[in-house]
Amino acid sequence: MSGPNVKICGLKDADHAIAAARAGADYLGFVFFRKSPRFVTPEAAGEIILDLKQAAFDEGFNMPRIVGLFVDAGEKELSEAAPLLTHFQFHGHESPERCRELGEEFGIEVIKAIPVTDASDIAEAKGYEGAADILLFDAKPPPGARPGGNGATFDWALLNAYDAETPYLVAGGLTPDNVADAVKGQGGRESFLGVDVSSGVETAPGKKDADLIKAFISAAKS
Ligand SMILES: O=C(O)c1ccccc1N[C@@H]1O[C@H](COP(=O)(O)O)[C@@H](O)[C@H]1O
Repeated sequence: MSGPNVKICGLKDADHAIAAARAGADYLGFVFFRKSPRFVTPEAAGEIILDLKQAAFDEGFNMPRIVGLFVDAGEKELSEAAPLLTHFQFHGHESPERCRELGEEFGIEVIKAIPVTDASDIAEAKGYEGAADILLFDAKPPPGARPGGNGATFDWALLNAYDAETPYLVAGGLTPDNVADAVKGQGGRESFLGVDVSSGVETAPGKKDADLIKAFISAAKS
């Protein structure tokens, strides 16, 4: 399936992971942040991934890349999940140096979340050039809120000022209804890699919905 890449994040069971991959998701995310309603253990994620690989083999769909989401995680936490993953996604205070170090140490690509409220956040993202493989622009959460997965959007037009080369994903409050506009807003920019969603394909925090997942992927890629 062509069009921008789609990442479906916060999966907690095999049925939704398989539905997402079957519908053409390019990346699937597992949340290893304990305070999230989408938290899964590495053991649970491993079982889901085994089922997913079996379904991909049986049905002949592409196996998506597997992303593990962390917030200021230590080495132990990362090493428990790393064997399952193609990508780390960092939502904490990981510096460019830390992203580079961890990517090299584990041999895993790094996605760094950049919380956005204004143009200065887009400018700061340039500090991750060469340190993160992918940037993920997400709405900056209000003080005290979870560091992501809040269903909040930011002004996508701010990304017009992004002129670095690191490929980026747009995230934050995307839904099947607004994702086509978010894609259109990127104007075919070369560094635009795709879109990422979690709460916009749920019926309640942590409860994914297969129909919403399918509708999101179809709207993003059409
Ligand atoms: O999903 C979570 O609970 C979460 C927790 C901590 C950091 C990030 C989290 N989610 C990620 O945030 C973005 C945007 O999510 P949404 O679509 O607005 O719900 C996405 O990458 C989520 O995976």
